[in-house]
Amino acid sequence: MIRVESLYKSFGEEPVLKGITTTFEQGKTNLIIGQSGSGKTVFLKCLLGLFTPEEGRIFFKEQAIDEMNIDQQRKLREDMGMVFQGSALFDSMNIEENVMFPLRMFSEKPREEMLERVNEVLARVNLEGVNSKYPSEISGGMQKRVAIARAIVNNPSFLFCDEPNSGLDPRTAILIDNLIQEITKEYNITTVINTHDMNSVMEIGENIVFLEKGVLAWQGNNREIFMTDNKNVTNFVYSSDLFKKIREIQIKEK
Ligand SMILES: Nc1ncnc2c1ncn2[C@@H]1O[C@H](COP(=O)(O)OP(=O)(O)OP(=O)(O)O)[C@@H](O)[C@H]1O
Repeated sequence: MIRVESLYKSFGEEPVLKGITTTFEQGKTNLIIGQSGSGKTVFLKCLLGLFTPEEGRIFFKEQAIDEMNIDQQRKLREDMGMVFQGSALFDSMNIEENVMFPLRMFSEKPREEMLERVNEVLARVNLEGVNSKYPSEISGGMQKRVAIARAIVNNPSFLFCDEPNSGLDPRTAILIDNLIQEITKEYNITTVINTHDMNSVMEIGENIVFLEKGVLAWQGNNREIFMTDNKNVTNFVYSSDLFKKIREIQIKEK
């Protein structure tokens, strides 16, 4: 579980996060959604420790980051997996080396042991036998699977995904969403996903945090999001062409 208390972050005079308080639950796919510029990436970067908030606190398993010593912070880093937008694989490394990278960063295990773990996670994302291929030799969907394998190789308690669906066709996007959700349940991970894909909201929105100009304007799940009276949320939901058409049909039928 991750608990966030009154988080404030600004750049110069510009306040970006204006007092966010929320909880991301363990074993669930927690989504951060909102219009472009609402502060989703800044929020995710605060959770990852890439930005330091001016005010507020973030608790990982009930321990505040600002109370952790260097050793505890290092352990927390090891306990975090990250799927970057566009996969961010290392082009000059083959798939095996890419997935092994976080293991080498945090452990001094013998290579055979690391390889065993690499093969285990590659099998989990249905990518056996691609070890010696390079990122440019596999499809975008496969690259995402490799990115997921790399993110879970250290068996993390926390998984962060920045727009994991970007650049994928709708069918592959749903497969990736489902894979992330399955892994979240299987390993009981606290997963936080930054997205503006309404299909993801529908498919895996177990706990959705809606940001509006740096404020947490609404929180709920993928059933509740269609019932809310919050106008900003409704505008966001029906901003996608598909949902706009469904909405028009619903209104006509009333
Ligand atoms: N490093 C930075 N320095 C200054 N301003 C920043 C920085 N990072 C983000 N901002 C500002 O913070 C605001 C929120 O940006 P953020 O990237 O979090 O939005 P977002 O909701 O993730 O948008 P998108 O969906 O387009 O990625 C924007 O006004 C942006 O210009």
